[in-house]
Amino acid sequence: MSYQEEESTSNITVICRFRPLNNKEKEISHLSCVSFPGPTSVIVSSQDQTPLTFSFDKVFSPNSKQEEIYEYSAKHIIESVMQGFNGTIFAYGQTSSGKTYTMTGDQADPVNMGITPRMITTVFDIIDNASENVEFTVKVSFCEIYMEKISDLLDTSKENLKIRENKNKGVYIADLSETYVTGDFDVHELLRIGSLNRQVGESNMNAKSSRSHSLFSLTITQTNVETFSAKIGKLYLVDLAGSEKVSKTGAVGKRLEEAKTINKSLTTLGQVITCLTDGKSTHIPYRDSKLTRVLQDSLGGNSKTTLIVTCSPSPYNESETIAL
Ligand SMILES: Nc1ncnc2c1ncn2[C@@H]1O[C@H](COP(=O)(O)OP(=O)(O)OP(=O)(O)O)[C@@H](O)[C@H]1O
Repeated sequence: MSYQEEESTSNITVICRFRPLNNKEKEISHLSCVSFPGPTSVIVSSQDQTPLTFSFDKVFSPNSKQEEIYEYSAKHIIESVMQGFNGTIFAYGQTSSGKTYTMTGDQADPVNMGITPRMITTVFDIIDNASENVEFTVKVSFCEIYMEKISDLLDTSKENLKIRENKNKGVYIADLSETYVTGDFDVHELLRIGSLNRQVGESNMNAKSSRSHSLFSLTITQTNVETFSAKIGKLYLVDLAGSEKVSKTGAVGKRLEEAKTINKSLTTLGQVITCLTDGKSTHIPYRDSKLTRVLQDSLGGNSKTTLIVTCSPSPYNESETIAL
C-alpha cells in the first residue's frame, strides 16, 4: 500500500506511527533511518537511493504517546458512531511494528493502554452522561480471519463462519456470537478473553506474531423513549496480521502459506482503500477478500475510517517501511 504525497478525502484518515528501536535492532545499529521534517511527513533515508519523503494526514514519531494516537485517530470516529454511523480503525504494518501495541496495548496500564480499551471507556462515559430520554443497548462481537476462514473469538466452537447479506442487516457474519453488555468492565473482559484465543505464531521477528486479522466490534443502538426514533452505529477495531517479507521472517511450510494469504488480503485492502480515496473508481473489489467483504458497510458510504500505518525506524526494516 502506498500513500505518498496525497491528501486523504474526508472519510478516511491515514496516519503513520513509528515505534522506538527495539533491542534487536539496536544490536545492528542505534541509528534510525527516518526523520520528521513536520507533523505530516517523514523522510526515509536509504543506503541505496536518495531519501524519500512520504506524507500522511499525520505522522507520529517514536516519542508519541498512546493518548496522542487515540486523540487523533479515534475521537472523531466515536462521535460519528454515536451519531449512528459506522466507523473503523485499522492498524496496518510489518510484523512487530506495533499494531497490537497501538490497538490494544497494556489494558491494565492507563499510560500504555491502546485505542480499543480507551474507546470502550469513552463509549460508556458518553452513555452514562447521555439524556435520560435515550436508552442504549451495546453488543460486542470478536472474530478473527485466519487463512480466509472466519472464527468466533468469543465462542471457539464456531469456526469457518459464512458471510451473508440482506436488506435489513447489510453484510454480516452468520452465527457470530453477539454479547450484550452493560458496562465497560464486561467489554474489557471480552476483549481480554478473545485476544487470548487469537492465532499467533513465532516468526524471526516477533515471538508472538499475530497471524490472523482480528475484528472487534461494538454495535450501539440508541432509542429515544419519547419519540421511539432509533439510531445504530457500529464500530470496528481491526488489528491486521503483519505484512512481511517472507525471506526475512524465515517462513516455510504452514507459515509460508499463512504469509501468502495474509499478503493477498492486505493487498486487497490496499486496493479497496485506494479506490475509496481516489474518488474515480466505479468498481471497489470488496469481494476479493473476506476482510474487505466483512467490512464493506464500514468502509464506504458515510462511514469514517482511520488507517494507522505502523512502522519500524530501523535501517534493517527500511525496505518494508518504504513499501508500506
Ligand atoms: N510505540 C511503541 N512504544 C513502545 N513499545 C512498542 C511500541 N510499539 C510496539 N512496541 C513493542 O514492540 C513489540 C512488538 O509490537 P507488537 O506486538 O504490537 O507488533 P505487531 O505489529 O502487532 O506484530 P505482529 O504483526 O507480529 O503481531 C511489543 O513488545 C510492543 O510492546
